[in-house]
Amino acid sequence: MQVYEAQNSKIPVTILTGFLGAGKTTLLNYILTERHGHRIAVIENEFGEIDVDSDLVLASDEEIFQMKNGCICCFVDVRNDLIQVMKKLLAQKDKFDHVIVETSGLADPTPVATSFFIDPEVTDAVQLDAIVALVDAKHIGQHLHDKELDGSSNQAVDQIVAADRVIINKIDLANEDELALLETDIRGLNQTAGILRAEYGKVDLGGILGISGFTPSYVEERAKLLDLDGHHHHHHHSHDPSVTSVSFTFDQPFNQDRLLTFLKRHLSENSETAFRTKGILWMAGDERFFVLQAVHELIDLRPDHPWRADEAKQSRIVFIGRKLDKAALEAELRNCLSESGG
Ligand SMILES: Nc1nc2c(ncn2[C@@H]2O[C@H](COP(=O)(O)OP(=O)(O)OP(=O)(O)O)[C@@H](O)[C@H]2O)c(=O)[nH]1
Repeated sequence: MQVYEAQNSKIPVTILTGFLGAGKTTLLNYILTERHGHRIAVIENEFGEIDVDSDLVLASDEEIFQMKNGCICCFVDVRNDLIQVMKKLLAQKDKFDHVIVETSGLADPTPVATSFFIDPEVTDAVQLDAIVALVDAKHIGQHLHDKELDGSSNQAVDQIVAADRVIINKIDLANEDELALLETDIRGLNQTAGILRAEYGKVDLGGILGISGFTPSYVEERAKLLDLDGHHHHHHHSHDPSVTSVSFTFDQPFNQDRLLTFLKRHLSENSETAFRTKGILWMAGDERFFVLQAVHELIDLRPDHPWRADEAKQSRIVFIGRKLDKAALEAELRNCLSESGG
């Protein structure tokens, strides 16, 4: 594991997940063809389903296409070729400022996220921005309430649990009461993700891209992402009550080495049950806040911007998974605090 030096030139990568038919291709079509002003590279793994022929400008090499609206696109088998394609994209990185990777409908987003932690050339150039899960407002309920899968691995549940943002798509197919109920269900599985609504994938891209530090209000955004004290702090029933989240706030800085050692040990010992861990961290002796993004046992911890003068330094960390022992985690984390203060 490495701690990366702050490099704001790293290209943020969003992983787009969502159950079969949720509207991922529709959203990607919207991104590739509308004039939204962003320059996005889309890695799409379902060639054939997307109708882009009329908008293709067959300008570049075999697999990577430049779109009329400035985006670029390529089609690959994500599982096998993601790293290779990322490298090809990076060779033309002046052409885009964000990458979106679609995972297939039944896939666990985790192995895709994993790719961004393992290849040194890739990890040097890009960083995971967020996992975005798309849900079908009309059909997701039946997957979430799937009795067969209750309590065991349910892909639709796992995707929502892992997400930083959830887009409820197909809102034209549900009424306000149904949407409110669905939001409550989603909130029961994931207390921290921002929830957006969309019709035919039309979302404000600013709401799903660059949420880990590339917006002007990065700290507020992050705080919101991690804030568990707001209105959403309910413990509604969830289909898989074994998946929970616990969060901690510390007003004392961490000792970086001790914290890393603990996280590495804890997440590797609990890689099956620790779905997602994220945080904003105050480290002793460093003016910058650190961002922690972990998916199962894979940890990405890196310094970000300096704390602003007007904000209180503080660490917030959230663990999402099964069999979380809050008291034990708190004791371990307290052990990693710096004695010397900030
Ligand atoms: N009514 C309605 N239909 C939608 C909306 N968004 C997408 N659809 C339709 O839903 C169907 C599935 O959309 P896709 O974009 O192919 O879904 P996907 O997530 O890529 O599906 P998979 O390839 O199976 O993973 C298509 O027929 C879309 O036209 C929406 O907001 N409202």
